[in-house]
Amino acid sequence: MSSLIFVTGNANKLEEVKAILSAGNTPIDIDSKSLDIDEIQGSTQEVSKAKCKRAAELLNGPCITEDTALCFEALDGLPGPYIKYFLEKLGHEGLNNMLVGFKNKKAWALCTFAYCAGPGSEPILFEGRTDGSIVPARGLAKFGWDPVFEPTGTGLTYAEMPAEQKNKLSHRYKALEKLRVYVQSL
Ligand SMILES: O=c1nc[nH]c2c1ncn2[C@H]1C[C@H](O)[C@@H](COP(=O)(O)OP(=O)(O)OP(=O)(O)O)O1
Ligand SMILES: [Mg+2]
Repeated sequence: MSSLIFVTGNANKLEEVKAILSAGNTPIDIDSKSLDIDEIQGSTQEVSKAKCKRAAELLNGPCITEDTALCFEALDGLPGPYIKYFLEKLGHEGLNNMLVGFKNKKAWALCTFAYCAGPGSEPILFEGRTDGSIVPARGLAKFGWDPVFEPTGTGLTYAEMPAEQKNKLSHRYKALEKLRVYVQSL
């Protein structure tokens, strides 16, 4: 199989996924479908599986979905899969303010791709994690929380990096590498 339908409502995700996959030596073709699927509460794995199952039902065929969590160490991994709502309500400054009472600003970005073979099939998950810390916003505010996440050892926020740099060390890149291996074996 060389072509996959990626169900997402997020154009920035889609752009990165296409860039990462086309930079690899075994390109995988991505068709996209913009559907906004309800997301349940639960662990990142539960949220991902439920979303991909639903997407495969709606498409009546195989598909992939992706969920991104941003986990604060001081908060035992929260906001995690709920980062979208925290970002919408609090903004970059509010995310920093959540950690005002803590010395520990460490965080990790977690990407979970899910592949579902079709309605009724159990989705398979592929996770990628990048460690870093939460910092006051720096760089272009183009994509989500990119300006407040600084991957360890880079001195730059995701938002300050050229796309090629982010796409070589990101949570999304690491998860896609695993998905790529799996898809090639199909
Ligand atoms: O690399 C990233 N750099 C910065 N921000 C990011 C990144 N990746 C996701 N994000 C944001 C988008 C959303 O505010 C939340 C994840 O929520 P999440 O449900 O996975 O994404 P979404 O609802 O926008 O798209 P989808 O239709 O694929 O579920 O973190
Ligand atoms: Mg979503």
